[in-house]
Amino acid sequence: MDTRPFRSVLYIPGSKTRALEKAAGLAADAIIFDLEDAVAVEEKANARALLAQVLAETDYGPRAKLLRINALDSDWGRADLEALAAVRPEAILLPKVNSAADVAALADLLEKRPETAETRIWAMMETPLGALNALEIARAPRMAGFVLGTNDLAKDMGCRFRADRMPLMTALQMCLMAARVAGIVAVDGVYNAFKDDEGLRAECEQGRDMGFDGKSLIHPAQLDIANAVFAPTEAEIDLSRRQIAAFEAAQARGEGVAVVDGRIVENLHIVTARQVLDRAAAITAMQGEV
Ligand SMILES: CC(C)(COP(=O)(O)OP(=O)(O)OC[C@H]1O[C@@H](n2cnc3c(N)ncnc32)[C@H](O)[C@@H]1OP(=O)(O)O)[C@@H](O)C(=O)NCCC(=O)NCCSC(=O)C[C@H](O)C(=O)O
Ligand SMILES: [Mg+2]
Repeated sequence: MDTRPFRSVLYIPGSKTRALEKAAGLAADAIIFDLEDAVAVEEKANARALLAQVLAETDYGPRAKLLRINALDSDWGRADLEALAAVRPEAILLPKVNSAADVAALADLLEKRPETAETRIWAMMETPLGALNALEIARAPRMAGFVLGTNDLAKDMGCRFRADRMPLMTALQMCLMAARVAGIVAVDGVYNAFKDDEGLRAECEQGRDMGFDGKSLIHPAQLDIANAVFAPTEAEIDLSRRQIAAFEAAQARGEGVAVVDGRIVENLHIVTARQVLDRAAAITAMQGEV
């Protein structure tokens, strides 16, 4: 699994020059350069050309860079790939993935060009069929991550938006479990009301508690909240260190269980504690580079 942080994954419409420029200085862990739903049909060709130029010329630092193309069976998907292969994209984000065959079709196209030999695939998980096929998709060739598309998912399911996201919960959890089985990144869907900080924080906390690595975002004003919520807190880091120290001391005494703050600590808790410290270190490393 990618060890970089994915707390904040910001969509930028490929047609917006100012937003593309601005993103190089924003505190996003990852950027989605979008040619799909954020770009109007009449702007598709211009956005493709603009993005090819911007990606060739701009240094986005250590941020992960995901390029969301249009679906391969749309009027634009293949041309997107054709025009952007030259920038050697680190990852293509494929929308509306329904099955492993969709991923395999893209992998075959990437295979054919030396420029995309290293390009990984991320899948938008945003259809009911995609959610039902989440495991085969997660295990498909070149797969590196899922981004949940909760707007499309709600549309296709005919469900309502609710603050607790109960109607989407089964699909979210199926995708998350598949990502964990396959060892790939899982990023939660967007929060549309980009001026509602309280609602965003609540949804980030829900996604974090469920196990998502981060949140996809639509506006720079959402970055700080996602970065804060998906980072381990000082208290979690301190507890992880104390758990590891106490467990090592217990092992040195020939015991397999330690007690910290009145709770047992076993081998499995140490796995989690090390993950917390690794995540904190990855965030610090990222912050040092931007
Ligand atoms: C939502 C917006 C349309 C708001 O745009 P605007 O009114 O221009 O915002 P501001 O005036 O507040 O912008 C302030 C400055 O920030 C820059 N900006 C705005 N958005 C971004 C961005 N996403 N990335 C980088 N920079 C951004 C502006 O240029 C201003 O800069 P400055 O001039 O220096 O002040 C707009 O935010 C927007 O278009 N957001 C993205 C929408 C989008 O990507 N939608 C598609 C993805 S959601 C989706 O499809 C998920 C999934 O598929 C699903 O199904 O759920
Ligand atoms: Mg969508």
